Amino acid sequence: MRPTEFLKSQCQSNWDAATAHAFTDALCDGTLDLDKMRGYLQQDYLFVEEFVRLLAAAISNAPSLTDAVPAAQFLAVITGPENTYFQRSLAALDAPEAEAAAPQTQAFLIQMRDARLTGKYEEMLAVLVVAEWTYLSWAAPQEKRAAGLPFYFGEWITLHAGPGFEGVVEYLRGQLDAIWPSLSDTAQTAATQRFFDTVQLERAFFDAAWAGFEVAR
Ligand SMILES: Cc1ncc(CO)c(N)n1
Repeated sequence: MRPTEFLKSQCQSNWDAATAHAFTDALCDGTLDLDKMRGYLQQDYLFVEEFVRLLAAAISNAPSLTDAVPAAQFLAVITGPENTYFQRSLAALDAPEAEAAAPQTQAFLIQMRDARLTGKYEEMLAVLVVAEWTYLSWAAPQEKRAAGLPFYFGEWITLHAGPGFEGVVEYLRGQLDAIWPSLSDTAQTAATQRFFDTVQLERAFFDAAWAGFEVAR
């Protein structure tokens, strides 16, 4: 079994909770309360800010140019179409950017910053794999519904589905799978903890979004 498949199987209940969530069900139905969407977008835009730093760190720690290029191309998607998605969606929903991170956002920001500051490629990858693979898992089965939804729902699905994004997840998993056998027990344990904690953080972020983040006005 691939190391990343094994890691997922060891935290299956949190994984399932994070990838079959009432929040994303409602988003894909088009029935999600718009204040819940405003709060989610405001908090997730703060997530993206730190995510960009983490992805940039992974690029700089990739073992070769070949290993770095897919991440660099993905960084261009995050800082291009995904960045404008947030700006256009917040404008359409008449919501400003948030200034303050909610506790669940803050916990995720700390996780990403800590993984980056370890300087360890495997710890960066563990966080990146979970962040992207969980999103592919909920969005891919819903891809066909996106076209019938307002863009602030539909584009959030299409940004996380389709061959391009599947390729991103396959690449990130492939990077972690490839280095896994060469890692010491200590390094594997640390990366495993990062993976499990990040799944927990994804679940908690959706739980908080579904309960409703406080909306900045
Ligand atoms: C909290 C969270 N996890 C993962 C993604 C996907 O990048 C996101 N946008 N937000």
